[in-house]
Amino acid sequence: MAVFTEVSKKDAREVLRRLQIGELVELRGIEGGIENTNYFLTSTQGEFVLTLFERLTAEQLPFYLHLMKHLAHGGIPVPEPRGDKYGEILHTVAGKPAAVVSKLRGKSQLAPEPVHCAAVGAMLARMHLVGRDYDRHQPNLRGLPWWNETVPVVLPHLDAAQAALLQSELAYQNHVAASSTYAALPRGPVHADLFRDNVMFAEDTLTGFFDFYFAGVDTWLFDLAVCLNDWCIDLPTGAHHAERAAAMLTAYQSVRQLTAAERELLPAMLRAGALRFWISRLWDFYLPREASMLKPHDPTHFERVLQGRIANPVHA
Ligand SMILES: Nc1ncnc2c1ncn2[C@@H]1O[C@H](COP(=O)(O)OP(=O)(O)OP(=O)(O)O)[C@@H](O)[C@H]1O
Ligand SMILES: N[C@@H](CCO)C(=O)O
Repeated sequence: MAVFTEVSKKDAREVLRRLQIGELVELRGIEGGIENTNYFLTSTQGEFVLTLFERLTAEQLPFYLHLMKHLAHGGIPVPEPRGDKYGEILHTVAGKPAAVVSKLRGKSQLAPEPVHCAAVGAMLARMHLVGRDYDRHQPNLRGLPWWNETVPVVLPHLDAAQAALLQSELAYQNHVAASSTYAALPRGPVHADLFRDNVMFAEDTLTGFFDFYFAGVDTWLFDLAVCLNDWCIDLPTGAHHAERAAAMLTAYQSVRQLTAAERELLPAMLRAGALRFWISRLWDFYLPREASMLKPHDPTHFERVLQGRIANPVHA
């Protein structure tokens, strides 16, 4: 389970006291998740999620936490970080940087239908628009520079065909990123990891986006591509699901029309989205952190998605 750092009841009581959000009722480690330590923290005043950040630093975290606050205030359903009496939303628990956020109701929809894809598409577009006047800046830390750094690290673990695909796709993405069409893409704060397990639904109503800790300033199209690559893909085969994708794209565009540059680069960004998660999954798989990560995600899934995106480009 994703408890890399143990939090004691004493630690929990202390953080509740600092935030003045009631007395401890229950502290329960959350299974699932591979990045951070997460606990459900129930107090006499409500239910919260306590996250201890295992890789992100205290310098990087304000961008994510203030973004969540900004989006929540703009009407996007996201967990809202709780502040202490000085308004500070980044805390220290068990020696790690930590945050306490509101718990979203609902559960993940792991077998999405077009109706769920449409809800995600529309909310994603609303989130992009609300993010326009967010005034902090941090790049997507899992963007092109990280791909260029990480590919040489994972290459020795791959067979010749995989290595050739990875290198040629990386070269293609460097080429795309240098183009004037790419420079014309609208950008702003994006979630960048909005998979099925990072959205809550109650019945068929979307109740929240969460896990913003891969967010950063990047193209809106990349964010949409990451969503299409998870919500609108058949997981066993990695094949594109046209009906779900049409629902997501139509709903996104009912809030914000794609520009000409975005329509042109959608096939390239679908490839970029697949490449990004193929690389991170290879990295997690072959270079795991000590003993902690019990269940790395399958890298070959995104190798298949990438092959599909190259062989069968999808247009908006
Ligand atoms: N604000 C929240 N409200 C309700 N449940 C939450 C919230 N934050 C996290 N969870 C629960 O905790 C689980 C793990 O959280 P999360 O996905 O953020 O972990 P992670 O290790 O940071 O992520 P990942 O492996 O997806 O990068 C989620 O699947 C969800 O069930
Ligand atoms: N969504 C990522 C995990 C990191 O959040 C993946 O499926 O590889």
